[in-house]
Amino acid sequence: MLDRARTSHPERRYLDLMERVWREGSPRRDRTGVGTRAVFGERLAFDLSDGTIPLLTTKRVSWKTIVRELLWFLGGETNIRPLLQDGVTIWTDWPLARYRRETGEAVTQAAFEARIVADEAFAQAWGDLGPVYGAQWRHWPRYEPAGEGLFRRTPEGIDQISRLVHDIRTNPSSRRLLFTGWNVAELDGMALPPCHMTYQYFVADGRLSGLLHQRSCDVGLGVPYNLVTAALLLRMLAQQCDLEPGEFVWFGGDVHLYENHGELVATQLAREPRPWPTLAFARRPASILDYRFEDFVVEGYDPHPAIPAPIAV
Ligand SMILES: Nc1nc(=O)c2c([nH]1)NC[C@@H]1CN(c3ccc(C(=O)N[C@@H](CCC(=O)O)C(=O)O)cc3)CN21
Ligand SMILES: O=c1ccn([C@H]2C[C@H](O)[C@@H](COP(=O)(O)O)O2)c(=O)[nH]1
Repeated sequence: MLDRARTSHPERRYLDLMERVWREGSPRRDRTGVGTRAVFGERLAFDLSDGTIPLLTTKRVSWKTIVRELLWFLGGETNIRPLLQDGVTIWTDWPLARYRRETGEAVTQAAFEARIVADEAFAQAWGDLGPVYGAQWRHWPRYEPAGEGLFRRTPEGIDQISRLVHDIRTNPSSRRLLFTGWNVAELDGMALPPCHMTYQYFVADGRLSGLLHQRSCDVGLGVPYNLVTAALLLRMLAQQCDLEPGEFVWFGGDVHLYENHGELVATQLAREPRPWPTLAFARRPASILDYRFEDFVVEGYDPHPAIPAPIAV
């Protein structure tokens, strides 16, 4: 313990949170039926000014999956087909559960994924998650009067991401630099309401800082992804707005560990963090919407091995 108190690796903040949730979290029966231990209202902060990203080293986290998922969000996509075409399977469980429930067919995950990739009509019918992140970030619905007291949805929604870049560039001291996936009117149609919900930005002394409000936080599986997504996005926005990266602040609402993640917790807490990797960009894309996978250069990532853990659906 003494040793632990002396070291100040930023990953300790995550590990300490994990330890505290496991030891002191209130037992809760959750939506998935798995059961969690939870604390409420937590904050983590990481300095990104040295080029590092909060990519955990006490287990391997697939940053390539995270980059592809982020580009999928930014593309305004909500169907799992493009993710599967890139080999990313982290969103399959929800459409798969729906398919099994509504058809009664006991299809395997692999067969379901293969069919989504091979058959576009099938993907249209069964691969969509509803108006989740991508839809709200890029195409928040807007309505206009259509006469006689009627309204119609405009062909273009509101592109919160492009607006944000414009606002950071032209009005950096604004206190309104934010976007959100929490579209109350559309929550019912989503496979899962957004967890990484609201992102806010702050410019001072030539640096861009960012804050993520995450309402529901799966500390074992989701949070390691969410930290990286938010950091990547902050770095992309900084590059696009000619700013240096500053601080990334994470706010967690319901911060929980699933009861079946005990082995993950024990294994991970027994490991020593290693230096965090750095992120560089291979080029400066013309806009925030033009990044490609190859633009992300992660260097110096030398993690402990991955730790498999079940995902609660
Ligand atoms: N319970 C739960 N936790 C989450 O974190 C979560 C959801 N549900 N639903 C929506 C998305 C999907 N996310 C996921 C889904 C799966 C993994 C997962 O299984 N990760 C493995 C590796 C999987 C892989 O690389 O293909 C891991 O060890 O991190 C992580 C995040 C995050 N979100
Ligand atoms: O990006 C994500 C997405 C999901 N999660 C976790 C948080 C919860 O464990 C579930 C969502 O269940 P709700 O009942 O809708 O809260 O998924 C995450 O940590 N990060």
